[in-house]
Amino acid sequence: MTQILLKNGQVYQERQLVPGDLLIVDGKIAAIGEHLEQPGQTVIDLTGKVILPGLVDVHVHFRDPGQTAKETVATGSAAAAQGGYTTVCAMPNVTPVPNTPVQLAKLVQANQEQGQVSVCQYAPVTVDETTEQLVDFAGMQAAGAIGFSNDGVGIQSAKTMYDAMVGIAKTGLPLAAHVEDHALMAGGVMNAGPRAQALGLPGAVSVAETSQLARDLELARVTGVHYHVCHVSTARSVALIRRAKADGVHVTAEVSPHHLLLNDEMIQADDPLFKMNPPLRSSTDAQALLAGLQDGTIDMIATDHAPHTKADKGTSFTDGAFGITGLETAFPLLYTKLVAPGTVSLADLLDWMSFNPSRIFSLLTAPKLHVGSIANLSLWDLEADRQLTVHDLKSKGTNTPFLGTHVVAEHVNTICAGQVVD
Ligand SMILES: NC(=O)N[C@@H](CC(=O)O)C(=O)O
Ligand SMILES: [Zn+2]
Ligand SMILES: [Zn+2]
Repeated sequence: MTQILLKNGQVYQERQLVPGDLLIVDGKIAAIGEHLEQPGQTVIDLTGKVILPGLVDVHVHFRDPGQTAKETVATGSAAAAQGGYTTVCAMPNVTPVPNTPVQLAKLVQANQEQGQVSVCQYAPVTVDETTEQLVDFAGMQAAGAIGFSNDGVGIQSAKTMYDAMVGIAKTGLPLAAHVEDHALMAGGVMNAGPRAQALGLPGAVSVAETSQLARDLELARVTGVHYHVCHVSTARSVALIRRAKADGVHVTAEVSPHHLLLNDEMIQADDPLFKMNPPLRSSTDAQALLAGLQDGTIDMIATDHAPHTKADKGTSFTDGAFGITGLETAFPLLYTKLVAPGTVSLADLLDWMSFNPSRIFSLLTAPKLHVGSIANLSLWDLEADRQLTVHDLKSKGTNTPFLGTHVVAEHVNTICAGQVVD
């Protein structure tokens, strides 16, 4: 029997922090209360610290197999643990793409063996993500896929998307869509607008996202699939999703920390650390994304953790790869920028970063802190006064524009199924 007693913390209970102890026995929460004692246990003193549910991220890239110089399941899941995440969902844009149930089952097994936290796996929608040939949806589900996505590429043909939705609807799993019309993107590397013009960089128009989103929402309405929108970036996308939800479409959506906290006016120079898909939009867009979370149009926050080597990230917007990392920095940043100033409550942030993704993706992570549930916990100091540095990063990727940012949240430990994983 393994026992861990978390003493003198503040435990997240019924949307509040309540002073107390939490006892873990054999991977499960055995008791929550004041002055708990248990002979022979490991004690972690959490005076001045908080015990929160483990965070859940439905959108990460672990590059394993195929690009393990950027990340592996081991390093990516270590980054997740450092960020307080106990469950993450890995996108299938690895090399080779897991096109068959047999390949997917291997990935699922590797995730289980090498993951420090629970690493769930998406299957692709089409073979290699780039073709129009649908994968075996039922087979992928049986092999352990938690959803389907061609993230990184998107699905350009309406017919392919329609057929995919009809097939995926039968599984009940979500179809997570990277909505970007390639032709309308026209090689853009940052948001089209005054800032792109000032920097002399090719702009990517918002309508590349919204036109494909509008198409998909109508296809989702007709097919009844669970359609999940990845990394929503524009105010107009929020409006389209809001209307579709009111129409009864089974649509859910995520937003990334960077689209909430940054905007294109903050891009001071031709710096590829600000380069990602979709691009950082205007401050008006960022405000609409937060409003979308607050009124329930956007359901959750997902990092889109996208590690790259220094060589691949390049030195400019023109030669650098798209994507930034996010697992280690998401909670400290969002707590600092949104909760500490009183803009949103801790309870709302935890809904967006833990409870909603877990429930909506049926991840069975039981993140509610109840006696009898799996001990998936993140332990934090919420009164720190520090800057994010490279020492906070466990990922192989250091491609984040947030290093040097002041934060008040500092990671203490992450407990995954009752095990202290870092
Ligand atoms: N977000 C990115 O800019 N890049 C992602 C792909 C993706 O999320 O579309 C990647 O895999 O690097
Ligand atoms: Zn994407
Ligand atoms: Zn992605």
